[in-house]
Amino acid sequence: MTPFSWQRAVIKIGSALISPNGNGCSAEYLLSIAKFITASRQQGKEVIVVSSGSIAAGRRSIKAGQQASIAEKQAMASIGQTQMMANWARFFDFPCAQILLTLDDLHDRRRYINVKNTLRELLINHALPIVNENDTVAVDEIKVGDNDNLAAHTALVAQADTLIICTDVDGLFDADPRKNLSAKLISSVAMITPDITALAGGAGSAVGTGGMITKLQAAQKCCESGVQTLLVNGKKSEVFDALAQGLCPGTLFSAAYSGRSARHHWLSHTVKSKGALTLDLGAFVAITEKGASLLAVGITEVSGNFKSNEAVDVIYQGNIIAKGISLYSHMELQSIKGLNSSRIMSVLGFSYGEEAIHRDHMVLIKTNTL
Ligand SMILES: Nc1ncnc2c1ncn2[C@@H]1O[C@H](COP(=O)(O)OP(=O)(O)O)[C@@H](O)[C@H]1O
Ligand SMILES: N[C@@H](CCC(=O)OP(=O)(O)O)C(=O)O
Repeated sequence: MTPFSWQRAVIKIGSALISPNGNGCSAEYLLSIAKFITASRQQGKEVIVVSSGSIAAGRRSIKAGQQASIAEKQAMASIGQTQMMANWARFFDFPCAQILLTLDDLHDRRRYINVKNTLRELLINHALPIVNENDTVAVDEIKVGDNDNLAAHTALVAQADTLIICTDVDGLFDADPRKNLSAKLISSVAMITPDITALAGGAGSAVGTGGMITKLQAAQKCCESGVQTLLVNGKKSEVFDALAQGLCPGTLFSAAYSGRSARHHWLSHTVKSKGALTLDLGAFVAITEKGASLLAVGITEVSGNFKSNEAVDVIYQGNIIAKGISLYSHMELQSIKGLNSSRIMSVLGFSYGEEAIHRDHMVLIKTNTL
């Protein structure tokens, strides 16, 4: 088993552990997880839970066929969420705090900061934050879609050092262990390469979402941002004994070194671009070699439909080289692209500032293909 250490962890628990029969809530697997959480907190460590299972928990309370409609699932989630929270709360003598998120909450910088502040306040006050997607209101466009990726976003916003994903298999295998009985466990992964991604199959149970693919996506998001990720079998109580001793009994994805800021994480991994700005050579050199802000004069093309303060891709010769928050809307940039900053005021009748994207609100993505 690979040793590891941690101070603040997000622990993600999949539906198969909350609702092993795919229906209602069960305490069967939660006791050992709850004991681990309590013991870790007693040692001064901090824990945030991301719990799936609201849809499965509420399934039997809503009449639906085998293929439930979206509205039926949302109704299940609405009933199941309170049951799932109550199921957790009975294990603890400290408060459990419900946090329901959608992708919109993470994309909007102000809401993102609010989530971050709330989590911090809850941890300071020794409450246990329990996060889930807000399934009742989330439609596809505003959904994270699976709780593995939601847990990765949560780990980044909470500035955790570790993500522990508890699922119903021992870790990442070299093939789906449900389909291939001779599949072998991979105990450590230094980097998630395309060869590793190729090993991942879909969900293993009727209640699971995403399977191994979304777990690898989550691990990649985290590791790239300096958050180590563990994938373990939450059905086995001995797994939590090992974790308590600082040993990973499943797969440990090591964190790459990251000196990046929280804003950098948010820009690179969370916020979605609403458009794109194409640069001329001068702007490309200024951004990639001189650490400059992007000025309107270096923009040759504006595409998409974005408002002021929304994220855009920055493109040079067909490659995305950076991502940033545009001070101006797409309409405004259409009018001022190619112009010297001193002309912004006369063309628009107002000015938000000299830069189209300020350097502090921009992350470089890749320049090595050019
Ligand atoms: N290479 C692999 N290694 C391990 N499990 C895999 C692999 N490929 C696919 N799986 C499947 O992923 C499932 C876990 O994902 P999922 O059903 O979504 O669980 P959860 O509800 O915990 O998110 C396992 O039960 C397993 O069948
Ligand atoms: N938000 C959904 C769970 C979505 C999900 O990703 O489930 P899982 O693959 O079991 O972690 C629910 O509470 O039912």
